[in-house]
This record gives sequence, structure tokens and C-alpha cells, in this order.
Amino acid sequence: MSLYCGIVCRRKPFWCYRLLSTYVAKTRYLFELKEDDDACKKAQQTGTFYLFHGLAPLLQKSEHQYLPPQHSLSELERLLDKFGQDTQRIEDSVLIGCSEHHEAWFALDLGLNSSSSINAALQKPEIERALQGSFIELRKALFWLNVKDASLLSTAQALLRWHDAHQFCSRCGQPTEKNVAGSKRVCPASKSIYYPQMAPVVITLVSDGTRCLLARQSSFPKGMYSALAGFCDIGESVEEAVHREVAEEVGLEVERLQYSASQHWPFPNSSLMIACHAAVKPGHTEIKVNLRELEAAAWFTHDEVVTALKRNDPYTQQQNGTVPFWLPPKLAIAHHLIKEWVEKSTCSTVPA
Ligand SMILES: NC(=O)C1=CN([C@@H]2O[C@H](COP(=O)(O)OP(=O)(O)OC[C@H]3O[C@@H](n4cnc5c(N)ncnc54)[C@H](OP(=O)(O)O)[C@@H]3O)[C@@H](O)[C@H]2O)C=CC1
Ligand SMILES: [Mg+2]
Repeated sequence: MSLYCGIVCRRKPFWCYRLLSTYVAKTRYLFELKEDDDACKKAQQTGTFYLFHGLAPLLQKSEHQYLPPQHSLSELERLLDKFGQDTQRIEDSVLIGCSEHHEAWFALDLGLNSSSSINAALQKPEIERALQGSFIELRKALFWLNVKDASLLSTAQALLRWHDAHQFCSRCGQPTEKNVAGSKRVCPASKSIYYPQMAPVVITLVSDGTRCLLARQSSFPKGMYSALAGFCDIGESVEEAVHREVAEEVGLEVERLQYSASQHWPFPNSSLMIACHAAVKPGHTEIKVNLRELEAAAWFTHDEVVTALKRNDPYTQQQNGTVPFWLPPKLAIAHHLIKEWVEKSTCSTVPA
């Protein structure tokens, strides 16, 4: 007996899905696949697979864009057979979403050592040739993909990385087993259950009314500045983390926090980025950079930020050989925060 659309229904879930909105039906279908191993195995028969190698997604170049190809179960089985691999490797795949017509999408990494079969990692160049594509590092791929594919591949990479890193129970050291969807791992010995995790990170764009504060770490690409970011400490609220991070990194006190948006960020491990605007206390704008955390931090005017947002090719060298100041790419939530600040200040409603 299943509970769908608020009524108790004795029919199979498929019938119930027809009573729901497309979005709710899709959500309930994915929920069922995560909870029910048999349903998820069945979904693999009609589903499609996104392939990775060493956490780099497979992309194919079409005329003007890069696209991640999807392979059916039978295509995947043929590929594994061609490389002398057993199809047990497919058990390492993880569920990452589904279409509106309930075609389930899975991700599988062919480059990681398989936990479910004796097969070692498959060789990258051979598979690239067979699949007529390239496995491209996700950080680079994000510049070339559309928003939907970028988000799907980020989720897939995060989940594949988590499974690869959580193969043993942290209580008893015995191997853990993943459910078919990959939404959890269970230790048969200690009965512990492990769920994929994200670390909460606050990212704050501080304003003094007319300027915004941007900073860079020495590890950033040359010339790139971003909003202040930092991991939440255990026990902290988002508000406390924003106050602490700004004080720690640039020595300022902020007020009038305003939540903006959030984003899953897969690098270097999964983070949940929580983006906020904040204002400095009036008259307190002197930056004291914490050099253990940052290389530099400075106030930037509206015009400077507008110009930087327009720079398409940050690596274009200026005539004197220096790289101009540029901002994170469109897919990063830092870009969204900065753009929002520019638009708000143009309308003179920026948090002062
Ligand atoms: N999407 C976006 O627009 C942006 C995303 N980011 C992301 O935000 C994240 C945090 O920013 P960052 O300024 O580096 O953070 P912090 O200012 O908190 O400094 C990072 C340091 O904190 C320590 N740390 C504490 N908790 C953790 C944890 N759970 N995981 C990893 N390190 C931890 C590490 O120290 P130690 O190495 O000494 O152990 C690390 O070097 C980064 O992963 C970055 O990729 C940042 C800016 C923009
Ligand atoms: Mg930081």
C-alpha cells in the first residue's frame, strides 16, 4: 500500500503517479527508487548512464557545444564485454535523477577500482576511442556545459566520490555495501548506515553602501577575486558563521545579513554554499587581511565590478603583462551574488 497525492492507494505507484503534478510524480518516483532496490534495478533496464573516468565526465563535442552522452544498459554491457569486464561493475552506478517520463539517469565511473567486481579500472584512451568522446576534468567542463548538465554532472561526481571514499565502516573497519540507488551505504557487521554528506559553507558579499569587498586566496587563478567564503564550524548558525568568517578573514564586523541563494559545489568535496549579502557597520571599513587565509582583499567600486563582469576571457594579458581583475564564472554562486549586488546598486537599493 502506498501513500501518494494525500490519499491511501491500493494500486501500484504507476497509477498513483498519474494523479500527481509532473514535478511531484518525478520526486515520488525518485524516492521510490532510493528506497526499493528491486524497483531501482528495474529502472536500470530502461534508464540511461552517464560515464566518468577517475571522476572526469565523458563529453562529446557537437557543433558549438559539449554534451555528456547517455548510454543505455545494453550499450554499457556491450562496452564492458568489449573490454573483457564483467557486468557486475554496473552495480557501482548511482542514481542521479530522472526525466519527466521517468527514465532514470545513473552515473558510473569506469576509472575507479570497482568495489563490486574483481575488475580493475578501465584504461582511459581505449574507452575514449570506443565512445568517441573525452573524459574532461569537471572544473574545466563546467565552463562548457549548459546549466542543467553542469548541475547533473556535479551531483554525479559528488556522489561517485563519496562512495569511493566510504567503502569501509568507520566503527568496525569492515567493508560497507551501497544500496542500488547509491543513496546510502550500510555496514552488514555493525549495522551502521552512512548517507552522502555535504559541508555547509557560507559565502558573503560585504558592502559599505557604494563598494563591495572582494578577496583572493593564493590558490585562485591569477587575477581572480571572489566573495568571502568559509566552512561553518560545528554548532554554528549560518548567521554566526557569516559574522565569524568576515571577522576572521578581513577583520570587519557586519550587520543586516540578507540571504540570497544556495548552491551545491562539488570542489574539492561536496559543499552546500549558502550565499548572503551583508553590510559593514557605518564608518568601519578598514580591511585587516588575515594572510593565513587570504592573499589580498580590497573594496571595489560599482564601475570596476561592472567592467570585470563583462570580461569574457580573464586570461587576456594586459599590455604591461599583468592579468586584469576578473570574477568567478557564471555557474559559481559567487558570480550570482556579485551580479545581484551590481543590479541592486544600479537601482539604489543595495544593503548599505
Ligand atoms: N561556488 C562558489 O562560488 C565558491 C565556492 N567556494 C568554495 O567554498 C569552500 C570554502 O571556502 P574557503 O575560503 O576555502 O574556506 P575557509 O575560509 O573555511 O578556509 C578553508 C580551510 O578551512 C579548513 N576547513 C575547515 N573545515 C573544513 C571542511 N569541512 N572541509 C575542508 N576544509 C575545512 C581547511 O583547513 P586545512 O586545509 O588547514 O585543514 C581549509 O583549508 C571551498 O571549497 C571553495 O571551493 C569558494 C568561493 C566561491
Ligand atoms: Mg575563506
